[in-house]
Amino acid sequence: MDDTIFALSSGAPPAAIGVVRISGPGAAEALTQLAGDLPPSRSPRLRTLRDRCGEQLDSALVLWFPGPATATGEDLAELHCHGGRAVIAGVLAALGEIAGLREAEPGEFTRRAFANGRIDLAEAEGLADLLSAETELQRRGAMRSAGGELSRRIETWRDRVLGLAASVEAVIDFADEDDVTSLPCSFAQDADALASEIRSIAERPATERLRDGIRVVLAGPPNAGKSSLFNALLLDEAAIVTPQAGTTRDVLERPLAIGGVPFVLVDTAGMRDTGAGEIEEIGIARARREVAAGQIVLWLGMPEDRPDGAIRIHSKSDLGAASDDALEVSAVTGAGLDRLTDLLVERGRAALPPVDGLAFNRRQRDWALAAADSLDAVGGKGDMLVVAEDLRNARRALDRLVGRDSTEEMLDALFGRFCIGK
Ligand SMILES: Nc1nc2c(ncn2[C@@H]2O[C@H](COP(=O)(O)OP(=O)(O)OP(=O)(O)O)[C@@H](O)[C@H]2O)c(=O)[nH]1
Ligand SMILES: [K+]
Ligand SMILES: [Mg+2]
Repeated sequence: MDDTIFALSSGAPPAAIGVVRISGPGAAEALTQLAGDLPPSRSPRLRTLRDRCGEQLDSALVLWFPGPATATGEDLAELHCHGGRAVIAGVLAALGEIAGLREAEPGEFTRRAFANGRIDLAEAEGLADLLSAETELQRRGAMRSAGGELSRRIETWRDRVLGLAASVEAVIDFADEDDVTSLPCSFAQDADALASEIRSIAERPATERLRDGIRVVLAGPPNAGKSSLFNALLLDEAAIVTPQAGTTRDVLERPLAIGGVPFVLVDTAGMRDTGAGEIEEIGIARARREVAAGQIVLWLGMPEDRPDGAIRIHSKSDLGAASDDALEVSAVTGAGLDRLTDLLVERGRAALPPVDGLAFNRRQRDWALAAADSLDAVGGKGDMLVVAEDLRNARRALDRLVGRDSTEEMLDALFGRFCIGK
């Protein structure tokens, strides 16, 4: 990791300002070459940037942060340039000509921050979610991980495991002496309480649900008005609507945020048992898969055919009322759409991690449950060596949760989600 990396860290030009970051052992030298001198640390200075031939590139605000107390844990420089395409291209080209410097890969700044212990894995995962957050709830959820709240809680769990382990070690160490030391009375209770606390968070919906959105699948027989309702909810003519049964064949999906809740609306082929051609048959098979996978299913068909858990919608309510308690909706007049979206928000929130609490992603959840399982195993055991081993396993699982020993592939997958410059 000896090379020095650089990238445009702000959005694509043209923009008012373009922030170029340089991180690594060559950052000071690179900044000195471009700006003429090294400014005092952590203090912005206005400098003329020049390339190797003395050609003026830009007049920029430059910042110098000596490591290791920086965002990446390395020497770090920032150039706040004018955000024009040619300016940014010129500055990046000048940096590329300096020996030992190369363009950063996606997420490489953050990866270095992780490698240097500036952030842990849970924080890096939160940051990835934060950068892709499109709704208010996604932002708030990701902030909890990115801001270290989740990591701090895990650290307190780790401390509690170490406390339990210390009592066990004490019993083992003095086992040979007459003056027998025993476990504190509250030992089993403390281990149980910790296991339940970890489990209570692990049982919440995973953060991927928040990140990827709640799938709302529109299903029912041909011509029920699925595509019309899909379009009405999206306020967009995204799907083809015709009076012909079997118009929709492929699965069509669009993201939609309502009241800060991220949904993915899914339109499907109408289901029928007879009369469908080969293409439509394939579409129907796909529709069934979507119904099985969706978190919310809106069923625009007969009550007796309603899939388990689906919300029954009586569509085309402008043509006549339903005979049961189905939700009456008309894509043509817009009647009932407000009630439908209210219901979606209510169901959606219930399927998401709590707004004001911690939650795990699936990877974190697996390790949290492993830690809780090891803690459960502690109670009721007589052999202190076995108990000590259970506690070591619990501690290891918590360490994996925050990435204390994570694999290269896992890190590649995570940091590959970031953009270049982050
Ligand atoms: N009056 C009235 N007609 C509607 C309404 N919604 C849809 N329609 C009509 O019903 C017909 C079928 O609508 P679609 O939205 O294509 O129905 P679909 O369920 O997607 O049909 P397939 O994709 O073929 O399965 C079209 O002629 C629509 O104009 C409604 O709320 N009121
Ligand atoms: K149709
Ligand atoms: Mg359709």
